[in-house]
Amino acid sequence: MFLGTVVDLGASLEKIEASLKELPLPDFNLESEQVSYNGITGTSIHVRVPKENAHRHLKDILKLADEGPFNDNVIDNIHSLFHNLAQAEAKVHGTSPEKVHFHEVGALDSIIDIFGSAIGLDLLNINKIYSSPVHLGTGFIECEHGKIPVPAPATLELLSYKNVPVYSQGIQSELCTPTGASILSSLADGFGPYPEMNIIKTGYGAGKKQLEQPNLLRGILGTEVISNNSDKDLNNNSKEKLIHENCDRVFVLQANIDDMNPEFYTYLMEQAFEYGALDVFFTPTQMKKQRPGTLIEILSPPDKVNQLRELMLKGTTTLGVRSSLMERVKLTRHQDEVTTSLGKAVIKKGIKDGKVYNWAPEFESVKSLAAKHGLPIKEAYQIVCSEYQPNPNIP
Ligand SMILES: O=C([S-])c1cc(C(=O)S)c[n+]([C@@H]2O[C@H](COP(=O)(O)O)[C@@H](O)[C@H]2O)c1
Ligand code: NI
Repeated sequence: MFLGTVVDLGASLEKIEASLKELPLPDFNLESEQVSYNGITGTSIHVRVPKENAHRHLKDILKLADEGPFNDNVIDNIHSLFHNLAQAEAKVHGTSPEKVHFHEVGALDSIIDIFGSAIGLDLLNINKIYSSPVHLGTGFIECEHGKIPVPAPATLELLSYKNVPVYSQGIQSELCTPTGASILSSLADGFGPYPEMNIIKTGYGAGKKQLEQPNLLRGILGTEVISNNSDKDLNNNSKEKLIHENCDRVFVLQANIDDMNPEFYTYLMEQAFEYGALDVFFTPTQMKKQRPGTLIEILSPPDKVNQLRELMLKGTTTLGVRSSLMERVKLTRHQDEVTTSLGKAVIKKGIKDGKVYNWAPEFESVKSLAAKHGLPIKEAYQIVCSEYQPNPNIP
């Protein structure tokens, strides 16, 4: 359905097919058909493949992507889609992502579907993807695990990676499969109401099942609307950031420790930042039995929370990790390079609604000036602050 949607939005199926044909895969063919559900027309893609008995692992599929005629954007998206699928399947089946064999998903038609979707997205030149809350459906499905309730375990696991908002309205069918869940949790930049945008085009990808509602996936192409007039003097990049960066959600992971070798803390912090932590901090505490202890806290983006939680469980002596999801309102960061009597310095600013809420010289740039002139750091800092002339056109 996703491939149908990108094709309906204008991605050329011929180009997608030509790219895919360069891969060392058995011969296949892609056909597009216009179908109508309750009077609404969409594109249905038929992936015709020969019967095969191949068992592919994650590394085989990633190799296919790496060796194909694709640009970095397509390769990154394919990697992220299959990594997430492998991680979810591994978690459900109690194995490792490398050992997972992709039953349905490793099948030729699924590879063509997923690779084709990544190529199609790239052809449409899309910078950001937003998704509505996801309609899961309900009921039961028959698969390799027998009769299991909707949503499938891998679907749920994948949707948890980005805290995807979901709902069900009683339709007795599987409306989001693991492949669909992987596309959303790997590629979407945000979930919820429509972002402010000017609509350019709407496309519909058609599913195969007859449902009580039109079985279509709707994609809307648009350009971002910059609505905040007071921000009109910022350059385009900064404008884009203002819209999307002012509020987000982060996980706070916590554990209290009173029995760990202090040498381990530094390594934990280094690893946490490598895994994508936004911040890591250690606070001295007084714990039960009058033991001095340490409160470890890691701030994590939603898509990194599972890895960071695992890192805390494996890399410390804790027996549990608490987590809470918090809303974070942020100032938009902006940097100015200024010329002072000591030389060039960087001023960092926190901006909201076109106003500067905070500004300060960037420490490293002042440190270099202090060292260059043999000045005490306090003096260099003072000089940069007193000589800084804000640009009235750029808050
Ligand atoms: O056969 C297996 S192992 C299987 C596992 C899971 C898990 O959630 S684990 C799900 N499914 C179902 O297979 C079909 C096809 O899914 P696609 O993502 O390939 O479209 C679907 O019904 C899944 O729920 C199978
Ligand atoms: Ni499975």
